[in-house]
Amino acid sequence: MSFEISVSRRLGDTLVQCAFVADAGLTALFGPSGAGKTSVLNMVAGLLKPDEGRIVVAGEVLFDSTSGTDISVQARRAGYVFQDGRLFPHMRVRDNLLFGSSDDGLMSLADAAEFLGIGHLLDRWPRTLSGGEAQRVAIGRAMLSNPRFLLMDEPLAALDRARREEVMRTIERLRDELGLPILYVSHDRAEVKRLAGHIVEI
Ligand SMILES: Nc1ncnc2c1ncn2[C@@H]1O[C@H](COP(=O)(O)OP(=O)(O)OP(=O)(O)O)[C@@H](O)[C@H]1O
Repeated sequence: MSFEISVSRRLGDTLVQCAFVADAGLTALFGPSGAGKTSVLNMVAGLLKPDEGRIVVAGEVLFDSTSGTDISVQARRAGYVFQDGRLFPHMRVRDNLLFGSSDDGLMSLADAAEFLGIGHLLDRWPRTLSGGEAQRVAIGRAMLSNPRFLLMDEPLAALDRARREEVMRTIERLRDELGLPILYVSHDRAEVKRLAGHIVEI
């Protein structure tokens, strides 16, 4: 099982609640704006503490309010890809990719650059990249951090149609070739139908 999640957390007037079990592959959290999708990703990443619940990823208990388990953000080893890329503007692409990378990782910088088709961009500054290029670099940075699983928060939302297609193909390859569990947030039904093996409505 990739994800076994059952969490609740009150945020102001909103009660975010979510429970599901998902097999390997890409699992989509699908729902309207404000439903709590990003909050669930943040709970899995360890950035937001559930009031109650249990989070198990690839068989490892990351959080359990009953037993008091709460693994640190670093030890959870999530690769997180945000909607807006969030590259460090003062670092070239190469240094963005190497930020948080480890030698015993999933792949080398050269392998990741090849996989993502960004080898020609390594010396560029983030501000000179197209949206699709920047998002592929952000995915590369997450992959190089030696993650045990990936969290992706609407990684296509800021892109135009052509760039969406480009990044969507990259995500399909990640899903099919790396075998990492992926939890993917979107409110686009067509995107979710194409990418996800399992859809969780929230
Ligand atoms: N710190 C906070 N204090 C009060 N309310 C909050 C806080 N953080 C989030 N919320 C509320 O919790 C709800 C869930 O937010 P969240 O960002 O998880 O939703 P979402 O489904 O990811 O939305 P979107 O698709 O618009 O990104 C929203 O109604 C939001 O306003």
